[in-house]
Amino acid sequence: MSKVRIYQLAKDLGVDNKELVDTLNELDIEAKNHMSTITEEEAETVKELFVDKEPTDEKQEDSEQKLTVVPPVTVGELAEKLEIDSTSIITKLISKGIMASINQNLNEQILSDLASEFDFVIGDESQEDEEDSNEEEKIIEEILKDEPKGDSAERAPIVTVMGHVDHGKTSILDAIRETKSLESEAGGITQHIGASRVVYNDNTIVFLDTPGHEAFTEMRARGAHVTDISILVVAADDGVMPQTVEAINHAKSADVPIIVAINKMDKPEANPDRVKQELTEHNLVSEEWGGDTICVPVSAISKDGIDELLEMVTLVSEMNELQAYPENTGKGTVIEAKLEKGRGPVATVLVEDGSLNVGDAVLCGNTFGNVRAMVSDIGKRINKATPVTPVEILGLEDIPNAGDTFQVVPDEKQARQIAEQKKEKEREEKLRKNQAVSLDNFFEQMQEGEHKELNIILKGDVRGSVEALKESLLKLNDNEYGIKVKVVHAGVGTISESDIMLAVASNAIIIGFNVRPENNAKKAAEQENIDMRMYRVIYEAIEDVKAAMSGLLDPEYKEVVLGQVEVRQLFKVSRIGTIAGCYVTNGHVKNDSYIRVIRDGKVIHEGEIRTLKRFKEDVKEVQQGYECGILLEKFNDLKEGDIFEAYNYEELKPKVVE
Ligand SMILES: Nc1nc2c(ncn2[C@@H]2O[C@H](COP(=O)(O)OP(=O)(O)OP(=O)(O)O)[C@@H](O)[C@H]2O)c(=O)[nH]1
Repeated sequence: MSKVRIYQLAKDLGVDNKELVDTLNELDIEAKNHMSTITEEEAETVKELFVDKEPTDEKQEDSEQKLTVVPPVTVGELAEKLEIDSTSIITKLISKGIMASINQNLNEQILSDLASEFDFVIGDESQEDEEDSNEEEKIIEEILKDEPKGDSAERAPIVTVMGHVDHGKTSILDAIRETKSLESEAGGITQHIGASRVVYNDNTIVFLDTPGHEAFTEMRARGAHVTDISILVVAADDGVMPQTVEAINHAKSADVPIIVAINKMDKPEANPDRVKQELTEHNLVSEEWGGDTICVPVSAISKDGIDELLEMVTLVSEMNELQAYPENTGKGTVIEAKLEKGRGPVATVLVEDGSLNVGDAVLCGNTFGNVRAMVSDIGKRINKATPVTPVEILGLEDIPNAGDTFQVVPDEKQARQIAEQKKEKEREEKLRKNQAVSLDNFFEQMQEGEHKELNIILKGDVRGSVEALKESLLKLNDNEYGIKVKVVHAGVGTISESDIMLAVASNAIIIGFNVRPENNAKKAAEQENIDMRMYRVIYEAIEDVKAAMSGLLDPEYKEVVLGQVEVRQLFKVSRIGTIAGCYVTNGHVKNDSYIRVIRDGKVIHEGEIRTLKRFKEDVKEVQQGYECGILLEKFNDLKEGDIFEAYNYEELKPKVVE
């Protein structure tokens, strides 16, 4: 006889999982939790019981006198509006089975549930407001209109150095700066302001000072396309390593040309041919081997090859015909920003087009100001910065973010107005539109014409499985929906923050196979709304992606991690098994949680808890900071230091039973 999952039945009946499990237990039908199954016959019995219990909900709302809340709104904003503490909203939501943070956007269904609890009505923006804001938008558009003025001129390329740790990124940057920096010519001393200029054969090249694809992608994630060329450093004695591959994929996903610097050529064990061979596996075929990837052997120590490297940078830059309009009003990107004692907010910006002058009013990300002073990368006070000049600017009201754009506007008053409106608009847009793609919303967004391509970042425990999964995913390209599946990056190892940034920058989802995200990656994914899915079976991952493409993915349930538990001691008890003496390091664990056993970042088992004890007592739940004993269902192969990740399934759009 076929079986029925309890959560499915609960959904069909419109009751919550716990209520159904309790009822089943009252009826003596064994049901451990909502993931358990029962027979169809048992399901029928329960159905009959619930048919008469349907809640009738006919509340008449008196909308007069009540506070009106206009969506989109977050938990925090709602609390502020209602003048109550946000924890009371969060607690209410938890009681309804919704885990929400203070920054969580409340969808209309949840909002309408809360409306009856907290006595407010949901309003609509009035027509009038809309017309007003349309008018304002037109004015902003007019001000920000980007019409080139005067003649165009060639501009310097902006270069980022990337590569695996210790392959010599910083050494190469230093070698370049030492020999070619502007300071000798201009009599200044190089300041580390985030970017620096060097001159090679009368050509200026701008280098971003922070090497690495992480910084590059973080800026991209904020919408900045601030790199024209990337130098990929690969140590000749070490070859292509995991972060080399990451860097390649980060650069490719941004469409930035790559020049390979094969470094440490002075070392006796240097083997440039091996490097070239390994690069071919990532579709970078060197020119000598018939491809179009420029590879330059260099040594940051002896400085051999540095000139050739710069020569190649200027060649690639010429080929790309980088242009700017010096007579335009200035615009560009913020490279870094900080608050300095006595100087106020200081931002290093890269003037990419037009000119920036002392006294200009600027709009900079969500802040604004009047440029009070400018200092160049060689520590000189300057009054005018043309493309492409890195300058520190003083005079902003607040600290912008790296990756924000800046733009000169007619006056400070307008700058303030626009900054405020931009802030509001961005906030609304972020809330209104779930910007990040997810398997749940992919089909919907695709139908709205937003996506024809599903970008995926793939991380796995071993190379073999990553390759297998990648291949299977790419096979989905022959589908009847006309959707392209693109694996933006595939790599071995845990999911890191830089994977999340790449997902933001390339609008990708992340699939983890037998790996878990690092803690900071988990936080970043939550903040950025990135869909991360973990699998232990390739087939399931493929099925989910397929289902998402056809719009058949069941979006009703999602996994919710409850907490982490560290195994500190093991007690082998004959005929029972291995009891793990544990400590809850984070969150909490419940006796009906599912447990994922993680060892060295890899998932080695997934299953249920048989017993959860505090001292000798069976308990339902143990909170962070407490010890407990856990016996897993049918799994005893534990080691001290293993991490248990406790999780459950939660309804995404839970039905609220009053
Ligand atoms: N022999 C030799 N050693 C080099 C060369 N370039 C760098 N190194 C050495 O390699 C080590 C790492 O160099 P870094 O420049 O710090 O490497 P990196 O890629 O910037 O490293 P992270 O910033 O940690 O990612 C240092 O000990 C350098 O002295 C080179 O051309 N030849």
